Amino acid sequence: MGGFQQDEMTPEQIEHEVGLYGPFTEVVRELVDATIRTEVDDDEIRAVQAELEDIVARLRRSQLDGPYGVRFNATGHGRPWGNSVVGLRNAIAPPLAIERESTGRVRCEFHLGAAYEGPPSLVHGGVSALILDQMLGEAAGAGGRPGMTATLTLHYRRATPLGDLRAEAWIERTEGIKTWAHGRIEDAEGVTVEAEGLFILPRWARELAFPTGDAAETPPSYAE
Ligand SMILES: CCCCCCCCCCCCCC(=O)SCCNC(=O)CCNC(=O)[C@H](O)C(C)(C)COP(=O)(O)OP(=O)(O)OC[C@H]1O[C@@H](n2cnc3c(N)ncnc32)[C@H](O)[C@@H]1OP(=O)(O)O
Repeated sequence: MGGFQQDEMTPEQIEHEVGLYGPFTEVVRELVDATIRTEVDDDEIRAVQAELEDIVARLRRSQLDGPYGVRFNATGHGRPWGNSVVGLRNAIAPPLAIERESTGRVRCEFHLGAAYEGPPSLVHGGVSALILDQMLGEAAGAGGRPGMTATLTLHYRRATPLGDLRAEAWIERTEGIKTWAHGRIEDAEGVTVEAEGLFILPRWARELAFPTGDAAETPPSYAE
């Protein structure tokens, strides 16, 4: 599978890019929110559109051939900067800044504004699924058992309001290449959505990581 790339970025270069692209992407997020909520007149919309078309043309002068992928430097520092949930360079990502523990427990606090609306003033159910898919996958990875989502089941307990939210996820159990993770989203009043998912290390990755097949024979045991 393509998309995982190693490069020679130094910590200083990474810090520079974080300082450059972080604020840049944040302005684009602001643009999305402002686009949804603006009430300026028709002429102003047309004028801003023309300026934005110029800006897009300037950025298109030099572009990657495809998506950003996930890049690693020599020390293993990963940069999933195009990721739709955590990507530093993805204005669609809220983004989530996830704290990870080696036990596989992960948590984050985040804010979802107008761009994530489904029912009026409420988070779109697909957005909750997007966030929990990432959180559960991050839990599996943080616990040393990364994998692709094989199944994801959501329980929408209560409507999730737009605004300040938190999420957490953890590894429930593992069996060789399979990791079951659970997680939830909460608002100030408590749980709104719960999720359980199965994450499987795909064949192409197992052949790279465990050429002798040890993953299936000696699973680690993480439990809540
Ligand atoms: C390194 C990986 C990426 C790291 C990402 C960083 C994390 C960041 C967070 C990202 C978070 C976002 C994450 C995303 O958004 S990931 C994007 C959404 N997910 C996908 O696109 C996954 C697409 N499917 C696949 O890649 C493969 O089919 C998977 C990986 C699922 C299986 O793989 P593979 O084809 O190689 O497996 P196998 O055929 O050798 O079977 C092996 C075993 O697995 C069992 N089985 C198979 N499929 C299923 C199923 N659907 N339900 C239940 N069980 C299933 C099968 O019965 C067998 O069991 P057993 O008979 O041995 O008992």
